[in-house]
Amino acid sequence: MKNILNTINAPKDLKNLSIDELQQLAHELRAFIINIVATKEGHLGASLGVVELTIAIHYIFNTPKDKLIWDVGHQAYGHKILTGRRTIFDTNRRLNGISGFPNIFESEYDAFGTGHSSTSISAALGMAMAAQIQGDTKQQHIAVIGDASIASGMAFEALNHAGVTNANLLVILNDNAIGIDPSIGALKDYLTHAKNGKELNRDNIFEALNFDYSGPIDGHDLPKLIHELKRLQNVEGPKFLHIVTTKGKGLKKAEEDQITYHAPGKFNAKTGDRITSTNNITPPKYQDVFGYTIIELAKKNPKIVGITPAMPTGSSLKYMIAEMPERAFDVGIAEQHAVTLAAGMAKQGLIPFCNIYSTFLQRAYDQVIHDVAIQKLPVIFCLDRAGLVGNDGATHHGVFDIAYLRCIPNMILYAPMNEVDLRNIMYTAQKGLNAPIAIRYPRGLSESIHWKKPFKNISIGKGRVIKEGNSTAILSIGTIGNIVNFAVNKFDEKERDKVGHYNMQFIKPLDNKLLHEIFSNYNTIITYEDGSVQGGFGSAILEFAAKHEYHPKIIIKGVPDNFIEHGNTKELRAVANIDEKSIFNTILSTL
Ligand SMILES: Cc1ncc(C[n+]2csc(CCOP(=O)(O)OP(=O)(O)O)c2C)c(N)n1
Ligand SMILES: CC(=O)[C@@H](O)[C@H](O)COP(=O)(O)O
Ligand SMILES: [Mg+2]
Repeated sequence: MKNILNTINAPKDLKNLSIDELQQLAHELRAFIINIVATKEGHLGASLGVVELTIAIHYIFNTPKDKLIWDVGHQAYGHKILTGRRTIFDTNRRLNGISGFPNIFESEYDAFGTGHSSTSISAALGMAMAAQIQGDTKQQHIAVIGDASIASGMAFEALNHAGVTNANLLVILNDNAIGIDPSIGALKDYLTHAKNGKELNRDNIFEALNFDYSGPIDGHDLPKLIHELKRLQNVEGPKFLHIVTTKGKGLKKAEEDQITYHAPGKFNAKTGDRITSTNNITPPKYQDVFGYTIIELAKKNPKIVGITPAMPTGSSLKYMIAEMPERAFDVGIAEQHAVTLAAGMAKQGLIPFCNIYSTFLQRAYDQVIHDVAIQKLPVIFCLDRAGLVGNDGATHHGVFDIAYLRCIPNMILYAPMNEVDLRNIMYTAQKGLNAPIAIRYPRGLSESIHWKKPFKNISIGKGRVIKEGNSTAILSIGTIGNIVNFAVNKFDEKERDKVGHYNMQFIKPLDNKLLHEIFSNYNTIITYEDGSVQGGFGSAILEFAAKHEYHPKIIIKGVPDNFIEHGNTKELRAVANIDEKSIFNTILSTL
């Protein structure tokens, strides 16, 4: 049989295919995605689930003139492959390759960049309103959004607004009943009822919001999808199509274990079996150190509760949710709510650990200031995935938290250098700090297998002397201190003696006493952080120097003032000049 996928270089190549040929294309597209993701890694389940939808949209609509926005964008692999990126799809998420998410700089078919969830309806509505204002009545605007993402505040805000416009907007709800972890909440219950044909008992929420609602229909039934999209193309105003799909469709293992196969790493393309490391003696991931430690602490301290906005697996709060379901909560994709929920709990005397990926806390900035910090509520923020996260790229790097948190009064900001520090600061924080604290730690493995040591108290605002020197002092924050150590140890003894290294631990409050000692004894200071150099830890050190009128040579190293794209973390550190080799060379240039 002739391969059809290889003949599709743009959506126009779909237009003359028969339904049977489109069905064959769906089969080939699925196999293509599976084969590449099996070796190159990436988000699998979501893209497999929307293969038919992707084909149907590009078959019916006139992209890129019609605007198609994929919410989160992790399900857009099929879209990328059908819109001219088939031959480079094997570079997906790799350094200098294509992005794992839609990106307006990559293709005109990517109408809007995504990565964080629940933005698609607002952006599509904005485009639809722009088209109206510009006198274009023909242009279509389509937002494809998942059942977990539509439950987020932003999506509700957009639906609420869209319903009182006559904008040419089509919202397609891709309902597979799961996010990364199972979807939660009353809306999920409603959708389940609707799918079971029980919606007549309840008013239709989307019709109540003035949308022309249709569905639920089987999102794997290509002829049905095509028929419905064709009809909707001629309906004016806001429209809502509810489709039901299976995440991981077409790969048995991915359908059976949808959480793992959201992004499974390498796997056997034929059997679906994951290819995992046989080395059993790796250190635990930082997320697991958090996940195990909170249970240990919660067993002794009944006031402790845990909160995650939709990332129980990614944060490892899932262990506590399983063991103490009445004290650990997945609140859905709702970072703003998670923060204010934690504030409410803290106000009433509980000790909430609110675990949010650094990049996703950006969405709840006002809540951190207005609901937590102003009221000095002792919420313990655990910011996972701080620093460069790797292949997810610019939308997901956690590189702004130091800059955006350290300017907030009352906030304590701490970065552990290793897993033992992380445990000890969690222990210290739950004993009561009378102020909010943010603890930032990176994605991936911690430093040592010897993580489970007896708890020790950490003195707030105290830095750590790693080694003394007499000429160049390195001030590091967080786990990048370990890379600095490797770089320093590469020098021969005579040069090494000149170099001091201080892991400052707290960005706020700074260890002023230690800083006065350092600034009095060294002629060069180099700061290292895995966050933005603009307004970050290095900036705090510059402010200290200015305030106290110290004038050594100061070099600030961190993530530069541009968005770092995707690649593995090692490669990206080199791009940012904060890898071991760059650190060595920078130190050398000062000696
Ligand atoms: C603001 C924000 N919070 C959390 C995430 C992490 N995240 C990525 S995909 C996802 C689940 C999305 O589920 P759904 O919308 O149902 O899409 P599906 O994966 O089922 O296609 C989550 C929580 C994110 N991308 N953005
Ligand atoms: C698409 C998305 O936002 C998540 O799937 C994210 O990629 C998870 O990142 P981790 O792999 O670091 O948990
Ligand atoms: Mg879903």
